[in-house]
Amino acid sequence: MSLDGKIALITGAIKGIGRAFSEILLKNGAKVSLLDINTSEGNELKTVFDSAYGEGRTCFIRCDVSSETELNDAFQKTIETFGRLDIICNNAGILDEQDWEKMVSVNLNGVIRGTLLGLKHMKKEEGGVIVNVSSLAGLGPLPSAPVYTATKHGVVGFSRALADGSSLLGLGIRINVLCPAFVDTHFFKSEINETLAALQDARNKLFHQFGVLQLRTHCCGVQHVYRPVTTGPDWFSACSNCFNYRLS
Ligand SMILES: NC(=O)c1ccc[n+]([C@@H]2O[C@H](COP(=O)([O-])OP(=O)(O)OC[C@H]3O[C@@H](n4cnc5c(N)ncnc54)[C@H](O)[C@@H]3O)[C@@H](O)[C@H]2O)c1
Ligand SMILES: CCCCC[C@H](O)/C=C/C=C\C/C=C\C/C=C\CCCC(=O)O
Repeated sequence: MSLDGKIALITGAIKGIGRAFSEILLKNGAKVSLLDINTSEGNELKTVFDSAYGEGRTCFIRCDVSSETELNDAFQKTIETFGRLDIICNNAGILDEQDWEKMVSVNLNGVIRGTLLGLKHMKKEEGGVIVNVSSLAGLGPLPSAPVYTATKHGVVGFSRALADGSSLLGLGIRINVLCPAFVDTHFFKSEINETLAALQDARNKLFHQFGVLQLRTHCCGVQHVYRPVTTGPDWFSACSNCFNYRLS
């Protein structure tokens, strides 16, 4: 798959799944705007990518997706730097049942904002792809994390409705939603909070049921989602077995 000349914007790009997305896109020829809240690690990662893929292939922009102003500015800056936008991955997410309003802001509002900005900046004639990162918890319950589950169900519902809308209106923008099972990242190591500690067993049962993906395996699924960049249907991906469902 050649993505030469394509410009991607990825939120939460410095670690875990977002970093893996970024590397896959870079390996396939795209230029990538890396958005994250972590400035020092963001600058470090840009230096690593400069040596691996060449200078000018990435830019790092400090951006908290829960801030409308910061996300707006980051989209603007990406277009000023690279001239266009073809692929957006709304990936940034947290697991914090204690500060649940912040989690809703990041996991759901951030994805909605990033998608709407994508629709605003992508051009119908040139097409575009948006990948929203939900979770298997967007399809079923993660009892130890009810608000997290709600945000991820929200991402699935929003993406499916918009994917249908985009097809019906002929917007030329494909909306995808990715629903990974457990993936071995920093996120996966999040402590279960005290109130829900008794649900540790329930969570362990799910680990056992779905297994824990390593990033490299997970990336195979991501590549599959990106494959139809210029043609094909909207995809809904449940990545535990790297399979995709066609939307609607
Ligand atoms: N790891 C899993 O088991 C798993 C499974 C299913 C879905 N997911 C989803 O995948 C996405 C990425 O998770 P991960 O496992 O790679 O996590 P991670 O913690 O390894 O990486 C998340 C990245 O997002 C950044 N980030 C956090 N808050 C941000 C904000 N407000 N604005 C911008 N960037 C922010 C962090 O700095 C970090 O670089 C999340 O949406 C998560 O819900 C993860
Ligand atoms: C401590 C790590 C937390 C990781 C959260 C992450 O997003 C992963 C969740 C993965 C799976 C568990 C969530 C729900 C699964 C329950 C049912 C799925 C049923 C799907 C279906 O309808 O067939």
